Amino acid sequence: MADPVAEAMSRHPTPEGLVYQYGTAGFRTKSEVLDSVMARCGLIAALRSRALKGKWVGVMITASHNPPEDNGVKIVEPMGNMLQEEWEILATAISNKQTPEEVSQYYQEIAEKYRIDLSSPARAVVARDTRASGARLLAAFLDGLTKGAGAEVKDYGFLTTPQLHYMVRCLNTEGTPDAYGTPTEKGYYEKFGAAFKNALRGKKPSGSLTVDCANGVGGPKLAELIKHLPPKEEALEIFVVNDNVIKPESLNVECGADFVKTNQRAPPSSKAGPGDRCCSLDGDADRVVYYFKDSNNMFHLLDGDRIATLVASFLGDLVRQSGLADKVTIGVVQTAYANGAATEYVEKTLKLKVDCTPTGVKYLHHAAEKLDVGVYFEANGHGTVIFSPDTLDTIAKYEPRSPGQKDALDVLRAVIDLINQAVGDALSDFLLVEVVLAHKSWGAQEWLSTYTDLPNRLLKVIVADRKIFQTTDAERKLVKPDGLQKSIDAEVQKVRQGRSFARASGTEDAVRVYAEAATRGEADDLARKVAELVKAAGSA
Ligand SMILES: CC(=O)N[C@H]1[C@@H](OP(=O)(O)O)O[C@H](CO)[C@@H](O)[C@@H]1O
Ligand SMILES: [Mg+2]
Repeated sequence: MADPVAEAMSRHPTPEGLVYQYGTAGFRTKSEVLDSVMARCGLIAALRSRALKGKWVGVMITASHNPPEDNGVKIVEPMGNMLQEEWEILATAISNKQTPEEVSQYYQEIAEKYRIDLSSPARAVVARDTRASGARLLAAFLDGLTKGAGAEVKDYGFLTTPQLHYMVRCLNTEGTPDAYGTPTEKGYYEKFGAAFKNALRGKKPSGSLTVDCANGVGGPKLAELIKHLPPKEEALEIFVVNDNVIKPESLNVECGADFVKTNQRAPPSSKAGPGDRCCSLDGDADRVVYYFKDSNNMFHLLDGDRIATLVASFLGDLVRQSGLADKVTIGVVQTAYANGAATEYVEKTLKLKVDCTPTGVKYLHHAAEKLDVGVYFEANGHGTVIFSPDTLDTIAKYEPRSPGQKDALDVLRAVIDLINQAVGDALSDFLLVEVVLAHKSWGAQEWLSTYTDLPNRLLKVIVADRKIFQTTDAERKLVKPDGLQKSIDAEVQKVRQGRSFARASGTEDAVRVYAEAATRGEADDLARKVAELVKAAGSA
């Protein structure tokens, strides 16, 4: 009898000598070696959906901030979360099977292990960013999903990563009390456009905002979103730049959130004047960082830590003003890469609890889920705010006792709608920042002056085998190689306000070294010394 799985797989043979891994951001590598992985992800998506009784799972074809020639794929759980770790392992294993028959056999084994009925319905939603390789990889994915595994598919064409997460959550909650929204692009723009207007409540952000779209999918999607925002005379004037998707080879090149964060400077193409608020998205629009030049032409970055502190302080104000302070607590979740000054500001000035997790959005999201209101951002600008079901219920039912309380409560409710709770969303995040600035009557300079970042340096060290670098305490301390942490501690002691750590990257073949200290010179020195220690330990 014909085996449709093996047949589909035979059309997408495995390249020889490559080992694939479903990492922090799914599979991600050079696009020309991804066809077999895509077809197998079709099988995994179908199996995952069947294991979840036919719920929609999401599949996003993107390599985010990576260079244009890369691509990748991520699988999304029904509520818009990242794929469960157990299934990441299955996805890795099936992608490394060699022959079509081996893949087919493994597909059967997964079905048996999870008692999956392979004739039951399976559903997947798929979308892609604007990379040139996207169409070819989509075809390979669909072949595995529909012809191989017999699943149903909804193909949304081009979407930002957060829009795809939104669709998945909407489709799975449609017609329930938790309905998240209408699962269409128009539904997305209407929901966030209306929430922006409601959250502003007539306040107008000062000046304009220039949005650098990294020449990625965020450009055309932002253009659509703008049509659903209040007119610029009433609300915000937005200038869209780096929105050229006709030339996919310009994606993330000298522009975008990763360029700005890594180089700590504006894209060379930027024409913004002193004081002009700017922000940059990454290639799939799930990250955003802000920046501006001051009157001395000095560049200032307002990164994910800044967004987290701004939003946490605003939510704190709203909760207090609406009389909910004894019912709702707010917490902030960061990684070790958060600037020490940001952590101190949250703890000492905002008086909120800070949790630290390992790098990777899924860890932050999990930690935030344990809080009433969890504000989580990576320093690179990826993050969001999530509200627990009980907290949403409390806020929905709460009866304000004064007009002042009612005003604050109305804004709080609109802000909840403005935040994409499925995943960090650059478009929703920047609208949220603008709302907060408008309510506080702040520009970028006032926002910057809340605290002063400690000078910091991030370095990459290439070693023979990065797996020997093992960490504990949310990656802030090394347990292996023996003795290395002690040497790092000794260097940290030599500078003022020093902090440094080293960890193996989850997305690149390198060890990352982070250091911060009271002055630029001390931070650079510390980073260089720790990098030397890591290099020596890595070649020992
Ligand atoms: C220092 C840094 O920015 N690390 C990034 C990077 O992870 P690494 O494991 O450090 O390579 O890529 C991740 C996925 O995009 C992102 O979540 C994370 O913040
Ligand atoms: Mg991204």
